[in-house]
Amino acid sequence: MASASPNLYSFPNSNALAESLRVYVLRAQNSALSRHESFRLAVSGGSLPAVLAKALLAPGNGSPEDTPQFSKWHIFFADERAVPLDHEESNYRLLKDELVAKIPAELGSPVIHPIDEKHVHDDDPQELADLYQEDLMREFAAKDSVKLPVFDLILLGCGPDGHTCSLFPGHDLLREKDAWVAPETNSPKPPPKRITLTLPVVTHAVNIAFVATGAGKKEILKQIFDLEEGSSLPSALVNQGAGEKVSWFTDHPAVDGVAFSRRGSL
Ligand SMILES: O=C(O)[C@H](O)[C@@H](O)[C@H](O)[C@H](O)COP(=O)(O)O
Repeated sequence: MASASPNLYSFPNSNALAESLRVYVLRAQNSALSRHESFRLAVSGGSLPAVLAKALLAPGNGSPEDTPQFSKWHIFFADERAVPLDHEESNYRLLKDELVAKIPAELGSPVIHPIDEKHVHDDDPQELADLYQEDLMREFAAKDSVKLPVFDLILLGCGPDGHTCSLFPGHDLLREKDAWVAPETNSPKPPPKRITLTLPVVTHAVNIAFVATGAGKKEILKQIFDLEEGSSLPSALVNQGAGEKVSWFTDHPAVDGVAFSRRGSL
């Protein structure tokens, strides 16, 4: 269990949130590129890709620190649905439509790591998960054998039941210790078959950020941040496992009634 608390930020509107998220992501990029040649991140589906696009496609101030170097980005999926890549429920398609297709040519193109489409119709998504894990191993463990990949940044959403990635409350998958990527066959959020990064991989990242906005999130955020009964929720387990490495980007309606101390700027 990590000792220090996560950072909870709350902003008055989506523009203010996107501005700070841009600063945060580009700090993570610049720090990663000072350590190695690429910026390796994982992103979720849901509302996140659109917020990320708003943050990253905004005109910056032109300085090197404020410029996304997309050609050095390797983008993985924190979770993905077992559907073809052009399916309307695909997180790959969502990210492509919301962000990747809109990146101006002069900023370069990221390397995207999709799931293996050949296995999306398998009855059991185990093979899909194993192949995705192999992709991660090629990227993170090519030279040395590493126990866990170290993403520079993982960007997550939080569902109204407290799920994150495709890690759902009460599912056995929350106890997974060895696999980097695991199958989920019974997701309460459709579609039921998915693959997901496991909790040890998420909490091992250098930085982890959640984006959660709107009044629909306030009950679950109260449970996650203030109440003992919320402590076993997947998003709360990320807070406990990664502590101060975790930053939450919320708007005021999402944290209305939440007692945990929050800040209005990075
Ligand atoms: O593919 C998925 O279903 C997502 O990765 C999922 O974990 C999402 O991030 C949350 O459900 C929050 O979604 P919203 O941001 O849309 O509330």
